[in-house]
Amino acid sequence: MDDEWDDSSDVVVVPPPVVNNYYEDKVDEGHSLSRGRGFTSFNDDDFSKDVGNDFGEKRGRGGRGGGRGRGGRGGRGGTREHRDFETNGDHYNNGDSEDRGDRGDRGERGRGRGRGRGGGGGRGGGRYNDGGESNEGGEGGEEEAKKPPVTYVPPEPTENEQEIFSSTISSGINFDKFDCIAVKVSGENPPRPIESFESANLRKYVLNNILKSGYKKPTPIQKHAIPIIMSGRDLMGCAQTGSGKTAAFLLPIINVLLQDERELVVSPNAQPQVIIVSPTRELTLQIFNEARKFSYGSVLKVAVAYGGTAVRHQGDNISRGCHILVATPGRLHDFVDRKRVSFESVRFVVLDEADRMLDMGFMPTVEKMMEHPSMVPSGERQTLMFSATFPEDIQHLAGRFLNNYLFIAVGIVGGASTDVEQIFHQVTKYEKQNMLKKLIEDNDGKRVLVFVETKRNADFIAAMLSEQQMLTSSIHGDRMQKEREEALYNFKSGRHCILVATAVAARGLDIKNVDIVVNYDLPKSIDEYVHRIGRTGRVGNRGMAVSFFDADQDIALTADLAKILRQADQPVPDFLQGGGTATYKGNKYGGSDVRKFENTNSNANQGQEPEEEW
Ligand SMILES: Nc1ncnc2c1ncn2[C@@H]1O[C@H](COP(=O)(O)OP(=O)(O)OP(=O)(O)O)[C@@H](O)[C@H]1O
Repeated sequence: MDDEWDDSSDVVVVPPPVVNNYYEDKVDEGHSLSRGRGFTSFNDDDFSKDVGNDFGEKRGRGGRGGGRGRGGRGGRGGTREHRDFETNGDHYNNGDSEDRGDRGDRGERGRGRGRGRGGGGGRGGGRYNDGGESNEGGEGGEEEAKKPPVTYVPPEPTENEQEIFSSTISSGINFDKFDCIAVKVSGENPPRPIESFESANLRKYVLNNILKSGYKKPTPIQKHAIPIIMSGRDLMGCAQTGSGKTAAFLLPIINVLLQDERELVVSPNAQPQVIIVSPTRELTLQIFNEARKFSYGSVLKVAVAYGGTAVRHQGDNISRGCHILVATPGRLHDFVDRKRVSFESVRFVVLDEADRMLDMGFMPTVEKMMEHPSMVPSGERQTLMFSATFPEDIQHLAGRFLNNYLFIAVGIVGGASTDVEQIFHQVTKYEKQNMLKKLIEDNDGKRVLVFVETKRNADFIAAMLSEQQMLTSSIHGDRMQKEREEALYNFKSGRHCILVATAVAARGLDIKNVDIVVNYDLPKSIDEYVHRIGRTGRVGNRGMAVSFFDADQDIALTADLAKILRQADQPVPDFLQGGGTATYKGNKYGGSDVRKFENTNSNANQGQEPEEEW
């Protein structure tokens, strides 16, 4: 994927702490400016500015030329969702949010139109970022050179033990109901699941850190994934949002690293033993902090690399050596191309949000990593993939990176968390603003995460709410990284009760006390919907998702929404009935391994039985 690189090139980062007071007194006001914020993306370090890489051509197609230029979300090849191509690209923000470079309305539209064929309009350098309406199809190379350097150095991660362990969302009243969800494990000779952390044969450090995190018993994905990973197997794991997938891979990996310690190689380049990639900067940072938490007090070194921040510090940290490197793919490759990082010592590769990492947008960077000359071959490393959604076509693509893997499906692959009450209102686009204001007024003091489809709309809605004295932050791909992190901090800390976000915040983010998720605009893909509403109702807590359904815009999603609602035992409103055939095919209740193993181990009888095909 082309755009990945924009950010990547400029930074090596020192991440901010999970909790500290760094952002205290810094009120995020970007929203009130209603501006498309320029995405400044150039490093100020002394790295070579002309790193050759094999993405240049793609980037060029996407609207940007030059080694570091970025641009072209328009050039993204699209994802597997055909319906995304059909609508105007404006809605499609994933790229903006993700570490793909690009950021810009133009880029978005370009991609929307052009997915699958390269699109018309990536955008080039930073100067397009302020609106980007004009300048369609900008060539990025020259603008690139004028971009100001990225100077943002995030705060050092906290060393305070209490802060390190404070990130966990307390489990809710439905936590024990996780045990009633059907689990299917397929593949050859899966090891037995564990029943408790204590019986998992984990090392003392790891067990202590689990206890300090407040975990009392493993979730279903953890019960199955921990022994599978500890026994050396590759894994594709699917489980609902907020059900502990991060710990399901981090705990056994950390345990293996401590159990079978290998020398850390730092010369001639840093050789991490674990590479974890995820699609967004904020999620990468979150996983980094989780990895620090679970390895706390041990010899293990964890580093992070993501775009939008000044490079040098990040690079220096990595160069000092790291067992675990958590990265966005663009920035990772930047370091690899600069010969600061290589893959010779890799023992584990993890793709979090794996279906996103393997869609057409990110696939080139994943391929580049997996097929890099220094990468330890499949079979000699362990490859792990996790997501709440894992469509079958993506599973087929994933298979080539995996070796005799096991497949775990907890509940319905791609199903919504049943702890989220899903409410729909049929609206016209003119009614949305008032409806949102009323909803927020009626839920005074509650923490509300509002999803919109475009970056411009995110700024607009945030400004509108702020004018109503509703303290609001916004997060999207045109905001500078510092602003993004401040916005998230303000929301997490409760300073601002409302966060307006594009798809940048849809996946993976684990934020305490999100009471309501609002789909001000519905996404174009049902997977995206499932991830978005999964920002509430986590680890057994109840949550609520309110979606504004505008038939003019959202009709294509009707059948899929109805299916998701039925699966989660939620009422289906009349206007979502009879919407035709769901497009999300191929998943059966309890999950479906595309390899169709005969010997599937299942505890499906403990949970609900399949009702329908997906
Ligand atoms: N065994 C456990 N007991 C209690 N809390 C847990 C347990 N495992 C994980 N958690 C907490 O549950 C929350 C959600 O976990 P996590 O972010 O890993 O979910 P996820 O399955 O990756 O969700 P998503 O699909 O949205 O990325 C986190 O706050 C985590 O600390």
